[in-house]
Amino acid sequence: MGDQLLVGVNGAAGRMGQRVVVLVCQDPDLKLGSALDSENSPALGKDAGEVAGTGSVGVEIQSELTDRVDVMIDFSMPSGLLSVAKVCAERQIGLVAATTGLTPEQRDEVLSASQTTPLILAPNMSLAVNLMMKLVREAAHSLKNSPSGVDVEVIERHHRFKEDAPSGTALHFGEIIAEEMGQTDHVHGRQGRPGARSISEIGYHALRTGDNVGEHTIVFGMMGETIDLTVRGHTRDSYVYGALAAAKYLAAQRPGLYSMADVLGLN
Ligand SMILES: NC(=O)c1ccc[n+]([C@@H]2O[C@H](COP(=O)([O-])OP(=O)(O)OC[C@H]3O[C@@H](n4cnc5c(N)ncnc54)[C@H](O)[C@@H]3O)[C@@H](O)[C@H]2O)c1
Ligand SMILES: O=C(O)C1=N[C@H](C(=O)O)CCC1
Repeated sequence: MGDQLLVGVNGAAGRMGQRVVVLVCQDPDLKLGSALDSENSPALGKDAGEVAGTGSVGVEIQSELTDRVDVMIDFSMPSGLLSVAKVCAERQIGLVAATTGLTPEQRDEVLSASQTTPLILAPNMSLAVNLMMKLVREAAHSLKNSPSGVDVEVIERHHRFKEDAPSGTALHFGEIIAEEMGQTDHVHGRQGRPGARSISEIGYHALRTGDNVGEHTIVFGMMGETIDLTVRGHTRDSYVYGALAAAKYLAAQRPGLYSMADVLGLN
């Protein structure tokens, strides 16, 4: 069908990339145009659908973008995102950038692509998580002047294979909370005798167990009562559906930086 959006996937052989391949091929508005992975990947030259367990889709996994695509979805590694962002910026291909664990310098480099192409760079593509970001902002705003003081901690759980910690999503929750409440100290775990907790801290705790696809709990602890706000993923497809919505959204945009709140209508 001529009016299908041609989607490229970077990190196509990975846990997320495989699900993107499968769900792109199931979406009548989308067509898989390219599947990319690292030049060292054992999946190079293999059919992306075969690698993803859905049967042949006629697109081989390659290390460089040679085919035409309208939008690129990236779930890879920081080095992979940097490379594909450069290509997308040069060729004005919309980019849905989902990779986490970027340094501030890497993040700035990816963001610079938005000067020439539509870009979303978001640590979490899920509808539930992005709605939770709104709820957490509201809770933080409402509690910031609480007379007893409020201790905020972020607990996240992910699978044993995850390489970055804390999750990009946990860090983003921390940014939202600090914007509203003004904490200045981001504390990653505690041990020994760190002393009494300061109200200026946000604590982060990263659990890595089994095949957990992602859970975040924000704890607002006060004197006499506690609020826990929790969001749990059941499958990786929750992230992929958001990424596909983002790809469709970007296809209709001018160059610039857009957010998942824009895509999901949460503004
Ligand atoms: N934003 C979100 O909603 C969201 C959701 C899930 C995961 N993630 C992030 O997506 C990333 C990937 O997660 P995963 O679980 O699929 O990891 P994974 O390790 O299973 O897959 C990563 C893939 O990227 C490939 N890769 C490595 N270097 C590359 C390069 N230079 N160019 C192209 N491909 C390269 C790897 O070979 C691998 O196939 C992580 O950063 C993770 O935190 C984001
Ligand atoms: O599985 C992962 O890795 C995930 N990473 C993202 C993060 O770091 O926030 C989002 C959830 C899944």
